[in-house]
Amino acid sequence: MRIVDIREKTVSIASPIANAYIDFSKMTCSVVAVVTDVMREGKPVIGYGFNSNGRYGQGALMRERFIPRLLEADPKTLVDAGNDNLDPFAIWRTLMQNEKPGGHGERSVAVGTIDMAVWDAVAKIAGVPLWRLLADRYRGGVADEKVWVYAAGGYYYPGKDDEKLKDEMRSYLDRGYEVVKMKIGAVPLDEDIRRIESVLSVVGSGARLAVDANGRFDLQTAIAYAEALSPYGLFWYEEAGDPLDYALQAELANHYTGSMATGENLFSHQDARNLLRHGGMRPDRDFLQFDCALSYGLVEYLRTLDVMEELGWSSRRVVPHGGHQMSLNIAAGLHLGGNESYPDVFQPFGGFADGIAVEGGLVGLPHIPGVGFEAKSALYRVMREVAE
Ligand SMILES: O=C([O-])CC(=O)C(=O)O
Ligand SMILES: [Mg+2]
Repeated sequence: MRIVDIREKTVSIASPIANAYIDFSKMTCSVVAVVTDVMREGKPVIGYGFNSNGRYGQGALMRERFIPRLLEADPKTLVDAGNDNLDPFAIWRTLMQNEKPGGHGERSVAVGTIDMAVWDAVAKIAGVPLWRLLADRYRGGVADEKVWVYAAGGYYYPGKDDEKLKDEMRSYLDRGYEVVKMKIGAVPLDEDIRRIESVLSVVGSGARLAVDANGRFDLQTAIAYAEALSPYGLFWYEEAGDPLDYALQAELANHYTGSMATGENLFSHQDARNLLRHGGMRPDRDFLQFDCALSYGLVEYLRTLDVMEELGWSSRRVVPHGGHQMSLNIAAGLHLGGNESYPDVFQPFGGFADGIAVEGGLVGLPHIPGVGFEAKSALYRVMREVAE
């Protein structure tokens, strides 16, 4: 059993939307296909992966370092003999050969994307959905049948007035979501409060609205927003300050008793550990948003979940960033609290399987081998082009 080829392609996910920190006018992502010599139903098993929005495609790193390392390795060293499958942990060690610790930047995205494709292949070789494989290997066989998801959007873009924002949020409720998320921080506080009140007039209660500042604020601004947001009782207040400014996050907890969320821009278990040690995050109400596709993949995510447990955090406090099916599988198989969803933006990479509707804020997963990409036809079309 061996990996015979790894193909990658950078694709555009450009759109006119913006958060408080970046616009997405030039956003790209990498799509990866890991081709194996294992045959299922007369065809070679191919695992697919992609990196989620926010970081760009990582083709150069993959081509220069990570793909050659895997293809040059002795195939026998990448096999999990006990399970008669590929070994994602051995593959991860091979990918990370001669990489120094620390400085988790773009390489964590490159490795996370390949790792997603490896787990897709592993579950396909095993002939089961990835969520089932994860539950069987790590949670005594118990998987969540459905996963709580919230609709992320509410971006800034040219010509978008409060009426359009309200229409967007109404359409998420119509599609079965119960909690929505909008961007804040790109306009003055009083304008954001006006936008928030518009959305509240549609969703009805602060408990159904999360807001995301994308790391824009200094401490003073983060506190000013905290004070202004407090009366609304929001679902969460996300990434107020710089993702690595743990002191800011810790101080903010003295000014905001509601739930806060952060972690989408922390790319390793060591960074996650620093947040939990030094960021003043509260395990009884706050949320963690680590995204496997940006942070060295599921092999590293298992370490991050271990760190959380050591530091007294339930896995149910994790609701990953990225709105992709890989995190949905991890959420169902490893008992996370839920997953982000992008019903409209970042298509075809956002959203879940065709024909499985969100009901009461919950979504089911397809019962097909692998991550389930084949059940999302617009996405699978892009993936197949990479493999062919
Ligand atoms: O706008 C973005 O970069 C995406 C983001 O923060 C989120 O989905 O939480
Ligand atoms: Mg965010």
